[in-house]
Amino acid sequence: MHRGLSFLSGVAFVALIALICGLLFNSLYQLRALGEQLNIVVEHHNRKIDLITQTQVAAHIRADSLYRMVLADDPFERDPHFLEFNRAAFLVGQGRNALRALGLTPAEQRDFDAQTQLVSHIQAVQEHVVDLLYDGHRTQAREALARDAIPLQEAFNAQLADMRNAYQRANLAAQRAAQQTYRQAYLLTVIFGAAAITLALLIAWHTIRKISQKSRQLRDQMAALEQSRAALREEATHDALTGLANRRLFYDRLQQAIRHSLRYGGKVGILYVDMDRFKDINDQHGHHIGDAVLMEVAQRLRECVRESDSVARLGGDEFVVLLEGVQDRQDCLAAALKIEQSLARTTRFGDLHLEIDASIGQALYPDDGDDEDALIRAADAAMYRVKSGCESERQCSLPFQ
Ligand SMILES: Nc1nc2c(ncn2[C@@H]2O[C@H](COP(=O)(O)OP(=O)(O)OP(=O)(O)O)[C@@H](O)[C@H]2O)c(=O)[nH]1
Repeated sequence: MHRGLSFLSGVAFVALIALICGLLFNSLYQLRALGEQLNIVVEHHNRKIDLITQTQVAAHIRADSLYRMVLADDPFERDPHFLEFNRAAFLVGQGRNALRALGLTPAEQRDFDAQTQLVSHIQAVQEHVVDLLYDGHRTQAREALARDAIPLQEAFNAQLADMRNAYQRANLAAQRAAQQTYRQAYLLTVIFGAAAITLALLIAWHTIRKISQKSRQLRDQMAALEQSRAALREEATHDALTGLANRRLFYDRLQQAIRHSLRYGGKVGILYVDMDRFKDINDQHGHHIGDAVLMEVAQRLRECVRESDSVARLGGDEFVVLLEGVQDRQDCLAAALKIEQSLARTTRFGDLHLEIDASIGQALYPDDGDDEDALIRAADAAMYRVKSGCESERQCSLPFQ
């Protein structure tokens, strides 16, 4: 569940980053497209400027041809100029038509219409000059040229120059504004994009840190729980002072040993060890020395038996030993003897020298009982017989062999 959530969060985070990157790239792409569109508009303006220039040149050629016609003395000399005059008129018309075809704003359209009137007027004046020439009124033609045609032509030229300058200025202003907008938008997109990605990464880092902190805490808590569970298990099954198995665990093990013996044969031996005059040790040397003696006895009992055997403390100064896989009482007696000898060793606690004695009673499964309680009772009874007179369990039990 937790892993599933982490996976989902990871996928959501990657999707978020991808989304931010997508938005970022889309903005940059749109900006680039905007720049390209602006270039197209500028090119459009440049095309208009070219057409205006073309019209201006054609108008100039037409005016020049007329001028040359007026200056020519021989009427035949006028013909090539007349041809040029007409061709230029065609070019002026063509240029203006192309300009209109590119599309005009309402303001441009108004200027264009005013210019159309001026062009008609110029054409009428120029044709009047030509008529005067071909009618042989050269002087009047010159006067009409100087008085009417040339000023009108200059006005036309000025108008075209104004148009061209206006387009150039508009181009320049648009380019500057676009460049500034582009730079600002680009900068803001990059800054916001980088900020969004950084923020997302920070959030992810913070979340991952929190999750790992929580999981570490959880692991620690689990470990502590497991430790306290183990301590509780230990407490429930072992004696706190000596660390030996307690009565409950001993009964459990005895039961297991009896079952094993039932199934596979063999016998189970029990030694009941009760210390002699232990109360005196407590009374004379204090409870702490009594505790130390109990721990020492536990240690020696452990050393006397095999790994597979069990030693337990039933309470007070009473211990039991479970001997598995024994053949007969002789094996139990051998173990009891070993324990007696081990306990008989002088025990030292600093300057204190103590003699430890114990009475040991034994019982054998199945000979002395067929369950745990019967066996413990039998061993306890045997121990009491020893304590109350026999020198040792060996002597007491010998008659039963
Ligand atoms: N120091 C210490 N003493 C304990 C502990 N448990 C029981 N005792 C003492 O062990 C003594 C046992 O006394 P008894 O049952 O009379 O045994 P005993 O003095 O050995 O007498 P006999 O068995 O007849 O020789 C009592 O004084 C208990 O208070 C313990 O954990 N530590």
